[in-house]
Amino acid sequence: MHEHGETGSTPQEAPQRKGFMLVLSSPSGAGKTSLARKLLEVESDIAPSISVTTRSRRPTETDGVDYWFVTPEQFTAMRDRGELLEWANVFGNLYGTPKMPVEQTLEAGSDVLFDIDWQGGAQLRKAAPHDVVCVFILPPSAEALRHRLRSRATESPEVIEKRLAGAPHEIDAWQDYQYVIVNDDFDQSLANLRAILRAERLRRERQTRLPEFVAQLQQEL
Ligand SMILES: Nc1nc2c(ncn2[C@@H]2O[C@H](COP(=O)(O)OP(=O)(O)O)[C@@H](O)[C@H]2O)c(=O)[nH]1
Ligand SMILES: Nc1ncnc2c1ncn2[C@@H]1O[C@H](COP(=O)(O)OP(=O)(O)O)[C@@H](O)[C@H]1O
Repeated sequence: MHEHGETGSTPQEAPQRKGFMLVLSSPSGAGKTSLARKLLEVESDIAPSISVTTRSRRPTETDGVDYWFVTPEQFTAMRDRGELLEWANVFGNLYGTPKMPVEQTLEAGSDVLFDIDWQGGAQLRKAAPHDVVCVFILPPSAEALRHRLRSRATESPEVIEKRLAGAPHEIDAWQDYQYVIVNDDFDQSLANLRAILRAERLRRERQTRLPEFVAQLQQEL
């Protein structure tokens, strides 16, 4: 028999949450985009941050869904108007996070998911140390990373090799991340990511109605 849901006194409103920023970073090809997409499919109350980028669109990508594809001039104008929460040059292209949608989602009590590089992760941690949860995704082996990046075949061989060459440097950031997932089995990695999300949502300081809930509970006892 379940013992919850007892209604001996006035039903109380469930404590509400404060949204946070969940950052996924990894060397290119480790699987963060696939994990991010799937997480958004299976979880609610979390929205993706859609970045602006000057990189060209892949055939598999949709403008306004995967990225906002912009010209370098549009990008610099946004940046100079202070509309970006963070930005970085990654492999010769500019990437940045539009500020307003993130602020609106957080204010509404939902979480925001970021697929950004270590430079972006560092900027967000600096701007809001208590509201950022960083997860670093590693490939299970060098061979797996090479295979994933090459078989995805969304870039030219030169670009793929450039990304592989940059991987050791990108991986250097791993120690600045609170969580690390070695993305070997995809379903296991997804389950781990969901566990992180769930635990972080339960953090005391994110449950904004707890103080009054506890006070009332104590008063009624
Ligand atoms: N700092 C920062 N990095 C970003 C942003 N958007 C994407 N990135 C990162 O830029 C890198 C290249 O992204 P992309 O060209 O989509 O390649 P992929 O992640 O390998 O599929 C990845 O590490 C992304 O996480 C952003 O808004 N800011
Ligand atoms: N756990 C996994 N096992 C095998 N292949 C994977 C796994 N995770 C992702 N992939 C594949 O590896 C390739 C790179 O993944 P992607 O999510 O695009 O990486 P990233 O966004 O980190 O560059 C994709 O083809 C994806 O389907």
